[in-house]
Amino acid sequence: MYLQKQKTKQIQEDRKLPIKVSIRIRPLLKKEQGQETIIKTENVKVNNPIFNQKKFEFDRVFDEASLQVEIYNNLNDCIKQAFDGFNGTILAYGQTGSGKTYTMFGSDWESQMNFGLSHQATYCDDLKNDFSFAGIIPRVIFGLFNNMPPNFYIYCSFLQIYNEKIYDLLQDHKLPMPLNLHESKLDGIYVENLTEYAVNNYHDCLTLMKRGERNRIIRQTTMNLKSSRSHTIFQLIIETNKVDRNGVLFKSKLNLCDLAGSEKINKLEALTNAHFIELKNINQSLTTLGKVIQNLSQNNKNKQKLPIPYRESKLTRLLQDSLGGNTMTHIIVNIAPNIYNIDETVSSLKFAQRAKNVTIQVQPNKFNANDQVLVNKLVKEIDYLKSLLNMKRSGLNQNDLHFKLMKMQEENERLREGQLSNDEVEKIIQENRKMKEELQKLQQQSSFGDPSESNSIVKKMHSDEGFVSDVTTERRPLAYNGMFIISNPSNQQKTEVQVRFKDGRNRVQLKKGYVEISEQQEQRQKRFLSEKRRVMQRLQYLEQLQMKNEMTYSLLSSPSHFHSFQSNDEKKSVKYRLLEQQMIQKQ
Ligand SMILES: Nc1ncnc2c1ncn2[C@@H]1O[C@H](COP(=O)(O)OP(=O)(O)OP(=O)(O)O)[C@@H](O)[C@H]1O
Repeated sequence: MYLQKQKTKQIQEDRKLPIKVSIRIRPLLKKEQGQETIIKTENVKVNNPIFNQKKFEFDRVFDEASLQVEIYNNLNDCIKQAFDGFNGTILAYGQTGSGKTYTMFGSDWESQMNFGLSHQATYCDDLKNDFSFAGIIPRVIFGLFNNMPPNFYIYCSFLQIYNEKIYDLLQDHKLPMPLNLHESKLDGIYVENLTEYAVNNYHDCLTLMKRGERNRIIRQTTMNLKSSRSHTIFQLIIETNKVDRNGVLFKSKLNLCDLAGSEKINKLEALTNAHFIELKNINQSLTTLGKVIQNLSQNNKNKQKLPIPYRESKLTRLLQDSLGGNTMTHIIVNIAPNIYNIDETVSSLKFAQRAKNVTIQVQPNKFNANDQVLVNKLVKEIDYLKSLLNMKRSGLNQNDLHFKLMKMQEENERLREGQLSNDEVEKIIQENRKMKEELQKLQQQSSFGDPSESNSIVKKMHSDEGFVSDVTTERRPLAYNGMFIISNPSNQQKTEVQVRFKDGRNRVQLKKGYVEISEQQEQRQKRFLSEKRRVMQRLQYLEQLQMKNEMTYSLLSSPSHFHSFQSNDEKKSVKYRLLEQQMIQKQ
């Protein structure tokens, strides 16, 4: 009877869930006003036989007018589930400038308010307001702390993947140290030496979020004044600190990811080397993400299983659990509504459609308090904390910490030898927490600079690498007569995105004509632009030459002088003699 009950419970806890996919369409930006939009949302499905429509199905579609709070309300179930031990991932995907950072973090608060303590309080108050511009991450933080049951602890970490290297965003950004990925039974795939901060309230957690956000690498591009050049994962770890009646501990992880935007490499656009490398890495990791999703969705349909290339990028390796493992995942695909972005919009919607076919087996993360794996983890954590403390020790009175550390090591030795009571395991967990809190205080004393540092990163990139200016490129979209229609059925359960074309033909019918036309157009455009570019470069070169050495330039370009020179050497010597004379005269 008991066994039967256990079995039913297990079945209830193990759930096979599809990845939830929603679409968010951002409004036209100021600089885009007047441009043609290709996205339309409709409440009723269009069944006009003239339009042969391509349909995409998603869980929800949020139109241009949707509020930040609506996006959050659609996925706040992850909070309750996190306290039940279920992992969750919320991931913003989309082309550059489509609104991922806006969705995850919110609008740029720093320009609206200084992030000083008093303003922070205002911001936190503001979070309760449905019209606040705060994004998903601050709302999840707020929701977690407001709904936290007793005996739970929350830890927070923040990382970025930049050019295929992982960096801790909560460490001193002046000394960036790439971190390595590892895998363990207890934590799955994790980043070694990533700082985990013990957070006691949402104020502290928001402060950490803001710090990390400031350390993120951004760049001004043609599409976005503040384009994120790295993928970021803001991680919240939720743990019970008390063993329940069955000697069980719960632990879950929330990954809140803001991906760097996919961006087409425009051959006609002048890119700095650093920008080019970034673009290559961003696009490569997003391609791998696409491949992972493609194969996972194929595997859901077919018996023959395809290999999943998680290891081909740091992003997919880190998100392995969220995509094919034990995590409830919600993907928000951001799209821009204007015609200029149609190709990227089609490709984002295709990605979203494939993601919709992926299902994941999820179950709560429970651990037996005296499980050897947990004990090993605690031992490992202590080693890590010890090394951190050693680093921070210089100049600081660490006697207390050192003493505690020794005591914990002794206790771990005992754990290794024999089983401990639940009380003893709880005590260790609490000690561990205390150490993390003390470390946090030390970190704060030494690592973080003032808030203006974020600006210095932007400025540094401006001056060092020569930004591409914020001008629109002359690239035209390939399919310029396409239109998307997005319909929201009244029950809000399923939403369809349909692609149709203004002249009534669908994409397949159009394909032949549109490829031919677009190729011709593109070729013509390319020829024109490369000629223009060549002329511009020539002009620029001549201008530089003139500026550098005005006298030489005028001398050499003057036909009367030029023809009188017999040889190159003679040319040079005359040129330098004249220069010398002019210099002396000037002096
Ligand atoms: N829903 C929205 N409402 C109002 N403004 C928005 C919205 N979404 C995005 N924006 C604005 O659009 C611009 C680009 O957005 P954002 O920086 O979030 O794009 P992104 O997808 O993160 O780009 P990248 O990948 O280049 O970092 C910003 O100025 C942002 O404030």
